Amino acid sequence: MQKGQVRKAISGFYYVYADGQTYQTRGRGNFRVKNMAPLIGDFVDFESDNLTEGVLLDIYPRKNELIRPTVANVDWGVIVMSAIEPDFSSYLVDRFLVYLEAKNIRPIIYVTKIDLLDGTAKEEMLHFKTYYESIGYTMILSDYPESSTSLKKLVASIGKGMAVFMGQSGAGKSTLLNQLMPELGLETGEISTSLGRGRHTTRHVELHPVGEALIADTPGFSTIDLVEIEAVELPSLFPDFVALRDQCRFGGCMHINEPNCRIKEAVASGEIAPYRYEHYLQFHDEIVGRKPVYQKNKNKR
Ligand SMILES: Nc1nc2c(ncn2[C@@H]2O[C@H](COP(=O)(O)OP(=O)(O)OP(=O)(O)O)[C@@H](O)[C@H]2O)c(=O)[nH]1
Ligand SMILES: [Zn+2]
Repeated sequence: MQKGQVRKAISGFYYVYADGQTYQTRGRGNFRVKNMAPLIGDFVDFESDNLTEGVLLDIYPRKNELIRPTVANVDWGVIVMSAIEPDFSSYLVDRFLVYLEAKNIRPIIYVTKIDLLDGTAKEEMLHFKTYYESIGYTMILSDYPESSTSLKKLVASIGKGMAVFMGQSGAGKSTLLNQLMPELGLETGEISTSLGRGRHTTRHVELHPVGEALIADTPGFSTIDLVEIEAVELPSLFPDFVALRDQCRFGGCMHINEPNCRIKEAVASGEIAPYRYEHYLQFHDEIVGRKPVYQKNKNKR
């Protein structure tokens, strides 16, 4: 028996990578009974006498799971955000950050189209970079079209981990994946939304090695919902809040209506960026407002 990782799946075959080799395997029949479909990214036990007739025996517990692309055990989520066309949105960045934090996926923010900015707008981008890095995130500004520095930094940040790229339509996800893996030849540019959607759903996700990193070749969803996040868990998904929350008067402070809240003080003094707190309140309202719907669905299952 060997341990490996599923990196590709095509028509019932799972391609398992182990010790520098790729083994073609089939799932054992009882997977279906146990309701365990292997996912790309799964660590598995398998048995094989040769490279083409292996059998998957068991799936290891997953660290996390994404639906689009459908992958398990994601270490890094690369949030691809354009500086312009479409405009940079710290709201969207924060939404992706919260989503990734909740999934136990470490974020990297990669900003494209810096080459299209004037000096003032570039300054503004540097302010965002300074703030996000001060709270522990890596934010990389692309030096497109060469991109040599930013790509190197991105691959180095991913290290030996597995990364999935996500971001809104037109952000430059496919362009970036093509730069990292020229053999992919993903379509880029202004395409209609329906075409774009079709293209993404018909593709089979595959994990590609790039240097020491492993990269999913299919970009993730462009919008995300916060349905799986509970309101009480939200404050812990903002590292800038986590750093100070012990100084709030009340344990379990939601930083909204409580007196002597260190977070609200820090927002007032500018120690925490006010836009972060604004987004926190917006996400909180959204989650609280949606909760009955979520519970209803939960009971149906
Ligand atoms: N000037 C400039 N153009 C860029 C940059 N990155 C991407 N683009 C262009 O932006 C457009 C959109 O890029 P795509 O890579 O197709 O964007 P996407 O995120 O894959 O978009 P969807 O497929 O709709 O999700 C293309 O015309 C790219 O050539 C950049 O850093 N600078
Ligand atoms: Zn508080």
